[in-house]
This record gives sequence, structure tokens and C-alpha cells, in this order.
Amino acid sequence: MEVTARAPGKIILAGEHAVVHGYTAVASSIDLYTVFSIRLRSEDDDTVKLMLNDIGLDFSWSVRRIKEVLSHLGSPFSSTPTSCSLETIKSLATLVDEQSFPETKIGLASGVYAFLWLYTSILGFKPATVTVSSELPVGAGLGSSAAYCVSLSAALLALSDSVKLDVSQKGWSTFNETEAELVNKWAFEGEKIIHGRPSGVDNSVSTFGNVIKFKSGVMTRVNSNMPLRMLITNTKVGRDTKALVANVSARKSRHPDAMCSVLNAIEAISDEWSTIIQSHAVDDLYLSANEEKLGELMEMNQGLLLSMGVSHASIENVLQTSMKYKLASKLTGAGGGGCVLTLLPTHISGEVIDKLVEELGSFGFQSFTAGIGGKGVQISFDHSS
Ligand SMILES: Nc1ncnc2c1ncn2[C@@H]1O[C@H](COP(=O)(O)OP(=O)(O)O)[C@@H](O)[C@H]1O
Ligand SMILES: C[C@@](O)(CCOP(=O)(O)O)CC(=O)O
Ligand SMILES: [Mg+2]
Repeated sequence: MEVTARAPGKIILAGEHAVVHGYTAVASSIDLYTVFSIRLRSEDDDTVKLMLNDIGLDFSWSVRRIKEVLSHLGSPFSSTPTSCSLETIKSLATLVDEQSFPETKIGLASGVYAFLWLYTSILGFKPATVTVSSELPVGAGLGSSAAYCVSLSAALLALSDSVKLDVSQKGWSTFNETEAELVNKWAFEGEKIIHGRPSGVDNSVSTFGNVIKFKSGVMTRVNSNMPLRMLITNTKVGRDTKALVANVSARKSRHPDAMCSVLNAIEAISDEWSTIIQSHAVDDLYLSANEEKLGELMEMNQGLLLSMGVSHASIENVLQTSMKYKLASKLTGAGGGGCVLTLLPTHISGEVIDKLVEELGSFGFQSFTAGIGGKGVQISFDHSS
């Protein structure tokens, strides 16, 4: 039997970085998914094979070798999400180094550490073939790391004793609330390995879907009543969430008072975002007034992100280009490159959007739209293999 789990990426509508420091963010899932499939091999087949299709890397470890290096961990504890210690990260690095990880892709190694940690913690030392592929750009601010950790945790838990699913079900099915909580907690442990200090907003929205508000580790569901449309522009400038989050923390310790004001202002923006999208538009006039307010909030949030040091020339380029069409934009995710959101109000014509997309394309950027606020993690079972 093969187990497949898929988890969505996300956009942060307001409050990225601030949320790492305990201030509110608002985020939504998008209908682009990362998919993990796991097929257990027979017990005498001593191999764990990992195929990372998006980055073109394959790994193969013997179960005996994994056991040897991680023997100090003991048996799996799938029902109790546990943090990976620094000492264990070193052991995981040994396992990855033995596979001669290409130097040019070394930034991606933490994803493999997260794989090994979640795999051995949840399933123990079972031989299997694991593949992952994603519709999300990796490392571009759309939460690929969270979708990776959530879909992996979901597939592993579906094969563990901690979750009892009806494996005869056909097509995609969802987890109950308690099971989804467990998936989310494990995914957060994986995110910690990749991000250093994640807030938990990305894995929560990827697990539970829809639109959420997130503050100090607590998630609240937001009932959005607005038809939100965003153009997502990938500047294709690579960046690393872990480094950007660390830079913001360093700036906060250098200028605690100024940064406190910036973070409070961002929280006010997030709160207003969630109030506006929850309100019912009584007519078109009310809707376009609300869209205008959201556009202003995005511009203000972007200005504050610039003051935190996480904008980039490529992001400023997208902002200026969309401004020519009187459209508001902000970076989404960690910034420093990656993706930018541009609010597409309901009144805007397809022609204008096409022109904007073309102009952004002339800089080498890639723009697309995605469905906002769909389902969270889902699972399916295939008995044919
Ligand atoms: N499909 C994938 N295949 C392999 N690694 C992935 C995949 N998706 C995410 N990752 C891991 O997540 C990291 C990117 O996470 P991050 O810097 O937080 O960016 P984002 O979450 O915005 O895409 C990569 O370096 C890699 O370790
Ligand atoms: C910057 C931050 O707020 C979001 C990071 O998102 P992404 O990894 O860039 O998709 C960090 C976090 O909340 O953990
Ligand atoms: Mg990430």
C-alpha cells in the first residue's frame, strides 16, 4: 500500500516576521500543494530511499546505518512530538554527508535533516521508498518548507499507530481535529530544523487550510466573506527564511524601542485585515471601499517590512510596476526576494492584469494567481501497489 499526503502552501496577508515575535499575522492557504508518497518495503529490504523530485536529488540509506547513527534516540514516539537536539542534528548531518550532498545545493540540506528526524521519530527504522514533489516554488515565501513538513508528517502518521484512519476510503480524505493537531505539532518540529525559529503560522495554515489569524502560537480561524484575489509575483531572487528571521531578531535587539513600535503597527494592520475580510459587503460600493482599505494596509505593511530590512530591489521593482497600474502590493513570507502579492480588486479588467503580468515578465519575474483559502492537509491510500 502507498500512502500519499498533500499539504497546501500559503500567503501571509499581513504580519510576517512580526508573528515570530508574538504579534498577530493573518495568513491563507493557496491551492498549490506539496505531495509526499510513502511505500513501505518488505522488512528484509534494508533501505530507506528518498526522492526529492523538485530539486533533483535522491538519497538511499541502509536502515542498519540509520540505526547505527541514531541509536541513542530509542524507539519511535509518534504520539509525542519532540524537538531535535543540536547533537542529533550533527548525527543527521553525518548521514547526509555520507551521501555526498552537492555543494551548490547545500542550502537544501536542512530539509533532508527534517525528513530524517520526522521519519525516524514517527515510523522508526522501517524500510520504505519516499517521494516528494511540489507545485510550490521552493524557498520563495509561499511556505514550501511548511507544506513539506506537514505533508511528510501526515503521510508518516497515517502509517503509525497514533492515527487510526479508514484506509479503504477512496480519494482524498481529511484528518479529524485531534489527528490534525498531531500532524501540525510534528510539522512544527520539522519547521524548527529548517527555519531555526518559526512562529508556527505556516504549518498551522498548511494543516488547517482556510484563512487564519495567528498570535503567540495560538491559531484562530477567520471566516473570510470577501472575494480575495491576489496576483503572486515570483521575483526568482533566492533567499533563506532562516537567515532573514535571524537578521530581524538582530535588528530588534539593536533597536528594541523602535522595533517595538514597528511590530505594534504591524499588529494593528493584521487586526484590521481580519476585521475587514470578515465583514459582509452590503453592495459593490462597500466592497470597493474595503478593497481600497486592504490595498492601503498592504502598502503600510510593506513600508514597515522595508524598515525591518527584509525588502529587496526586486521587490521594490514589483511595487513600482504595480503602482503604475494603481495597484497595491507587499512582499509575502520572509522577503529578501521571493514572492510579492498584488491585490486585484473586483473592478479591475483582465486587460490591465495581462499588461501588468507582461511588464513584470519583462524583468524576468513570473506572475500567477492561485485559489485562496482552500482545504488544509489531506491523505489518500492506494492499494494497487
Ligand atoms: N519540495 C521540496 N523538496 C525538497 N526540499 C524542500 C521542498 N520544499 C521545501 N523544502 C525545504 O524547505 C526549504 C525552503 O524553506 P524556506 O526557506 O522556509 O522557504 P519557503 O518556505 O518560503 O519556501 C528548502 O531549503 C528545503 O530544505
Ligand atoms: C517570516 C515568517 O513570518 C514567514 C516565513 O515564511 P516563508 O518560509 O518565507 O514562506 C517566519 C515565521 O512566521 O516563521
Ligand atoms: Mg518556510
